[in-house]
This record gives sequence, C-alpha cells and structure tokens, in this order.
Amino acid sequence: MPEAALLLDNITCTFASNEGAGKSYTAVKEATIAIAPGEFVSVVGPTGCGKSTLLNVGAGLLSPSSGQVKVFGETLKGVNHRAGYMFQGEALMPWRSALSNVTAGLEFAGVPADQARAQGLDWLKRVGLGGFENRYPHQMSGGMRKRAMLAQTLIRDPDIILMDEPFSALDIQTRQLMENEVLDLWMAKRKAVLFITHDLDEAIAMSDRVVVLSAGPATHPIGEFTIDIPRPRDVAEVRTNPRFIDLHQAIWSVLRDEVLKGYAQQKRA
Ligand SMILES: Nc1ncnc2c1ncn2[C@@H]1O[C@H](COP(=O)(O)OP(=O)(O)OP(=O)(O)O)[C@@H](O)[C@H]1O
Repeated sequence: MPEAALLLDNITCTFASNEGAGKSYTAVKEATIAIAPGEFVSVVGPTGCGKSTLLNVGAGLLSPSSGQVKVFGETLKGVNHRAGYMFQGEALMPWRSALSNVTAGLEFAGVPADQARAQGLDWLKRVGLGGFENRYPHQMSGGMRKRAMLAQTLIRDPDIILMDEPFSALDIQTRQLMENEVLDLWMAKRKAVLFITHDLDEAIAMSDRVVVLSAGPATHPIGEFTIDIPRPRDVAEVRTNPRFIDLHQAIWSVLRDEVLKGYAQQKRA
C-alpha cells in the first residue's frame, strides 16, 4: 500500500464537558482513517458524532488528546499546510470582492499581485464565475458563494482537500451541479480528498471509498466500503446504477442503527 497522503492514526479527542467542572466528553476514540494519494474518501455518520472533529484534526486546527496525524509520512505539527479546507458555512470575507476572496490565500503566501490576479481570474472561470470577479459576497447567490469558496480552496493547489459538508445548504439542483464540478476538477488533478457528509447518496456518488462512523460518544469507524462504480460519474445518473443501489443498501444497513442512536441522543440532550 502506498504511503497515505493523510493518516489519522488512532485518534482520540476528549473535550471538557459543559455538564460540570471536571467532567469530560470523549467525542472520538481510537479512530484510524487513511487516505491514499489521489483517493476520494467520504466519511458518513450520524449528526454530532465527531465528523468535523476528525476533519479539524486532519487540518491541524485541533490537536488530538492522543494519536497522531501523518501527512505523506511526516508527523503533523501545527496547521496542515498541504491541505486546503472548505467549511460547512460561509467562509468568504464580506468586505472583499469574489476575486479578492479567491486570491486571499495567494496574497498571504506572498505571491505577487499581478500573478495572483491572473490565477484568481482563471479559477473564477473554472468554477463558472467568469465575469463576476467584482461582485461582493452579498451580491452573489448561495451557489455562487460556494463556487467562490471552492476556487478559494483549490487555487493554492493543495495535495489534500478537506471538505466539511460543503454543499449542505444548497438546493438539490445546485448541489448536484456543484458535486459534478468538484468531480470534474478532482478527476483532472486527482488529489487526496476527505469529504464529510450526512448524505449517503452524495458519499457513494462521489467517492472511491466510504467510511461509516459510529454514533458518539467514542466515535470510531465501524465500516468501510469500496465504491467500485466506474468513473466518470454523473452524481444524478449514478443513483440508478444497480451497483449504487446494492452499495446503498449495504452501507445503510450499518449506518441505520447509528443514525437512530445519534437521533435518540440529540432528543435527550
Ligand atoms: N470544542 C469542543 N468542546 C466541547 N465539545 C465539543 C467541541 N467540539 C466538538 N464537541 C462535541 O463533540 C461531538 C462531535 O462534534 P462534531 O462537530 O465533530 O460532530 P459532527 O459529526 O461534525 O456533527 P454534525 O453532523 O452535526 O455536523 C459533539 O457532541 C460536540 O458537541
């Protein structure tokens, strides 16, 4: 097996609990997930189980209580500079235009302004925002803002792409368009992707492999499925593929009980 682009190795994350002084909550326990270079891996699990926590650990934004992260074989210390991160919510800076948002990372990295501008305009075109470079976030639709965020994430050409439910706020048509665009961009460059989602259909349609997490506390992987459906895929059309239906059934049989447990816990909370 080639060296993993990203290895979350035996990760445990314990937080101080808000149930009282001295109490703690172990959200993730002894979780190991490896993503090979060029592999697209989705992680699904019930709400609140620890998906974002694991992604934050992979991004180097959160230090695990125990375990380690390896990036192309090297132990991660601090922020993961080989990763680009696309968040769940809105991450555009409202005071910057689309172009200036997209080029922000290059600017911070000291790339000369004219070079950054040329790359930014190119990326805006690639994500379907050609001609919208002067729009501010409040002048863009939710889908356009997501496109700008995608360009913002990819412009630095990261070797690892971390995505935390990036399209959950979009209507289904826009979402499917964006999913197909992400797949096209990914097929062209084949970077390692860790994609977090609630949505099993989305996970199967996009991925090479789907990892199922248990309900919390002490979340850890409880199933792993290779998605052996040929590419290129269209995320809407692939849902009628008989293999998709088989995989959906197999994964759902593992995920269903965890979703019910997660839901019961949220009702109690
Ligand atoms: N900094 C923190 N302090 C205390 N508890 C935390 C912290 N971060 C996360 N948690 C808890 O850890 C658990 C996992 O949270 P996390 O956001 O990773 O779940 P998730 O699976 O991404 O949720 P969702 O599906 O709703 O986005 C939750 O119970 C959450 O309340």
